[in-house]
Amino acid sequence: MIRLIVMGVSGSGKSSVGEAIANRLSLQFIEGDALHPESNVRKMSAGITLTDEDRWPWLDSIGGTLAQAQGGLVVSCSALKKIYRERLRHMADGPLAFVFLEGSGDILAQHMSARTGHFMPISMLESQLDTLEPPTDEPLVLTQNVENSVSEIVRQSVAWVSHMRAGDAFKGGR
Ligand SMILES: Nc1ncnc2c1ncn2[C@@H]1O[C@H](COP(=O)(O)OP(=O)(O)O)[C@@H](O)[C@H]1O
Ligand SMILES: O=C(O)[C@H](O)[C@@H](O)[C@H](O)[C@H](O)COP(=O)(O)O
Repeated sequence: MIRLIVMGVSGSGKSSVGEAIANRLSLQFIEGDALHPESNVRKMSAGITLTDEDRWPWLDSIGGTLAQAQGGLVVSCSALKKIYRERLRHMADGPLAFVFLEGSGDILAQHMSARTGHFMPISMLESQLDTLEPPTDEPLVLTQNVENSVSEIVRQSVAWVSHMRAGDAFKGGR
């Protein structure tokens, strides 16, 4: 069963890319932002960086969703720190793949300012980048640069996931 997290800081394209990958692979898509407790959304809307303590219940809710999945799914989740990803892998209790969307602060800021009606202020980008621990040397990770178009990132991600699936990378565990 394919379980994929699309990760990266705010504005990196997790929702756009994640939804499109899910469509292409006929998998369920879950918007990780929708699982934040209301208190977290209030904090972020006010420009206050979340703490680990704020993030654990949210990550546990995403981990619980991964653990209970009956079919394959794609989830958007910033998963900024290595310990967060380790928690998600532990809770998923089986192969969990990540597409990491990386890009410069300038491009990410452009993405955030082009977006309307989202609670996340652009002033949060700096702390997002400070918190980010890129997933180097971690298993089942594909890194994509956000200078590429969404369709190109999706094309490469779908090819990678399909290749992993053919190689039985998603077998085992639950
Ligand atoms: N690779 C990309 N190239 C150009 N624009 C992008 C790209 N990825 C995302 N965007 C745009 O940037 C904005 C933020 O994307 P979004 O998917 O909401 O990011 P996230 O979920 O990571 O915050 C949206 O307006 C989206 O259309
Ligand atoms: O851990 C965090 O600090 C948040 O999860 C953050 O990384 C995420 O980016 C927000 O939920 C905003 O949502 P967007 O990523 O959709 O802007």
